[in-house]
Amino acid sequence: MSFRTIEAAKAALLDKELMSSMGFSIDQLMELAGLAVAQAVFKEYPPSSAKNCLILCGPGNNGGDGLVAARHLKLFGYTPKVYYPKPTNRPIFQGLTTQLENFNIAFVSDLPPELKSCDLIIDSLFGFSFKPPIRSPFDSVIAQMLDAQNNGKHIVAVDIPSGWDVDAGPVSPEIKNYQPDLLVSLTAPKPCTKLLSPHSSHYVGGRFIPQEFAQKWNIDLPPFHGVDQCSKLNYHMD
Ligand SMILES: NC(=O)C1=CN([C@@H]2O[C@H](COP(=O)(O)OP(=O)(O)OC[C@H]3O[C@@H](n4cnc5c(N)ncnc54)[C@H](O)[C@@H]3O)[C@@H](O)[C@H]2O)[C@H](O)CC1
Ligand SMILES: [K+]
Repeated sequence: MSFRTIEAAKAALLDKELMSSMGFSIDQLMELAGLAVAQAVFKEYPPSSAKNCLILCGPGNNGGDGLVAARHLKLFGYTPKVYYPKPTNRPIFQGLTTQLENFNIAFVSDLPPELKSCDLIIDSLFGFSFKPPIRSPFDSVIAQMLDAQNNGKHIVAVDIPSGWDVDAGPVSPEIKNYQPDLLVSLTAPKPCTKLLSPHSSHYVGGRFIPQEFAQKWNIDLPPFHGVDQCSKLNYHMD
């Protein structure tokens, strides 16, 4: 069976419609996206095997998903830490940051020792608005993250493996060998997922759209079981 993908430009339009005629706010979507990421992490890497999570957060909404996931991971029994080098001052991000401080979740600034001591890395640096090439300081952040993966750490990518072209995949030379261990696509997988390694696990998260909306946008809804916010895919991407 195959599963349909949605191009970067169309994913941005779909997001706009969710936040206009569909009546959602960005806070709601980000909360559900981050919750789905934390659930997928729990399913693949339970806290008994990967208690120390390092969440790398970028400057946009993909980074916001990571901030939300950090809070849920703490509630699920992990010890998350957050690396957030370019915080935005929009109220929603300030609120998410305050929440994490109140949960005693550490914001760290010295990346190398944290990458060494963590069990799991959450790549929440860039999502569907990323445009190559990678600018500083994120070029170095991604290079260090990939070094850590080569040294045995697992990476969970949120929506897009950061640095991948959303439609074309890992085309930039610096990330050409980057394959996340787990990818959580949000709402619908993007075309780059056709280049995901068969060794990577792939979930769809973000259980917030009705079937009629999915049909209108020509996307597939995965089978969400019970109260799950994410669903593991075993399909070819189309
Ligand atoms: N539909 C959903 O399911 C939801 C998705 N969400 C998440 O939102 C991101 C998309 O967020 P957006 O803010 O549009 O963009 P990004 O986070 O991808 O990044 C924008 C950010 O990055 C900077 N930037 C872009 N290119 C580069 C570069 N080459 N080098 C350095 N910096 C770059 C840019 O300036 C911006 O600051 C989506 O993927 C989901 O993860 C929402 O949470 C809602 C629900
Ligand atoms: K990402």
